[in-house]
Amino acid sequence: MWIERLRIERLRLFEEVELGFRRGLNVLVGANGAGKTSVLEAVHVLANGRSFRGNVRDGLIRSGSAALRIYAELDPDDGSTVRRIGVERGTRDWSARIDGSPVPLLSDVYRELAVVCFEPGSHALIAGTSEHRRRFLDWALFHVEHAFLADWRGYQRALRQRNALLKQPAVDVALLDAWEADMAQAGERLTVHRRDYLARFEPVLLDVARRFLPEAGQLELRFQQGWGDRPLADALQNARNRDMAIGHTTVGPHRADWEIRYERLPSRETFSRGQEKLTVLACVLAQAELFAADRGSWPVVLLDDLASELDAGHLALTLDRLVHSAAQVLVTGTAALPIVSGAEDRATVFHVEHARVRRED
Ligand SMILES: Nc1ncnc2c1ncn2[C@@H]1O[C@H](COP(=O)(O)OP(=O)(O)OP(=O)(O)O)[C@@H](O)[C@H]1O
Repeated sequence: MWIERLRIERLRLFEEVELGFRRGLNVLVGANGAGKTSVLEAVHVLANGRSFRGNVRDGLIRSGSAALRIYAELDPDDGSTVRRIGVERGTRDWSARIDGSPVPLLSDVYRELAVVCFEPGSHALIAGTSEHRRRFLDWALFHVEHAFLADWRGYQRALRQRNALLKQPAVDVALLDAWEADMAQAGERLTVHRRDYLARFEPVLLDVARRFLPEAGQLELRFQQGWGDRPLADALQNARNRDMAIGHTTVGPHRADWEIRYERLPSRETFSRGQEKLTVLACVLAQAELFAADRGSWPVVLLDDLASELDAGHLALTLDRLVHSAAQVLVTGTAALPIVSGAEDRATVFHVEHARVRRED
């Protein structure tokens, strides 16, 4: 899929701006603070309901405005007609539209637009909490496995109920049994999806990482499901006394994690900052490639401030790989990028200046 047109209203410094993107590489160039990252944030919000720099409370809405709106026209790349999607954040809530009609669930809009993103904060995928790594996995499953969202929601709901019960002075055991049964069912299913995805992801990542970090040697992914080896129902029951004492659930898929081990870098503490970034970039590119193989069309690839994150060799490697794929890429930088020779016709440059955007034709 790719974005033909994007309209941003009252997001960060933008009052109103419209961009006509093209397939291939879209390079947004401008000075610091000009608004380049804000364009990528708008796309990220439309695809996920949150920016990679935080949510509405983190200054997403333009100062002095009460609401923001983002609208896009998408080419699904499967021969079907252009889809029009939009989200709006009023004073309190989000609302969403597809092809002009309101939709009850924001996730209906998120399904239309798949976006992967590499930006200066992305190193959290390696160095940050396990939540980042779960989100990475669950993004793919949300887009590829239709049953996943229902299991994920079912599990979260039962987990919330169990946590609320655990905080009560006299726990209702029959209710606890019931919510644990729901957690166990949905939790086991979503864990199978996560494990299967990682097994399919590993060889794709291996191929990308071999090019980006040849010095690190062979790579291996390890998954921890969030509880021991026994069935989840048993693990929950065994943990009851401890969980009642501390007032929340200590075992289950909400504690799942995964990690990358390299043959010559024994633990993530031995990664340099650069190796950390390259590993994350390899994950993002591999995820995009696997998505394309699964869905038959690429997600939109967002790359924020790529030139300041990578050395010249890795920058060229990344752009080369993407320019020769069918992905639409939106990349920002303070200076023009060294576009892969022979691929100039697949690159469009946008100049971002004081909240205005001008396309170079
Ligand atoms: N809520 C807001 N209301 C108005 N302006 C805002 C708001 N939040 C951020 N800004 C301004 O928007 C701009 C943010 O720009 P953005 O981060 O997109 O710039 P950039 O071109 O990516 O810059 P850099 O190269 O420095 O990363 C800054 O000028 C900032 O001061």
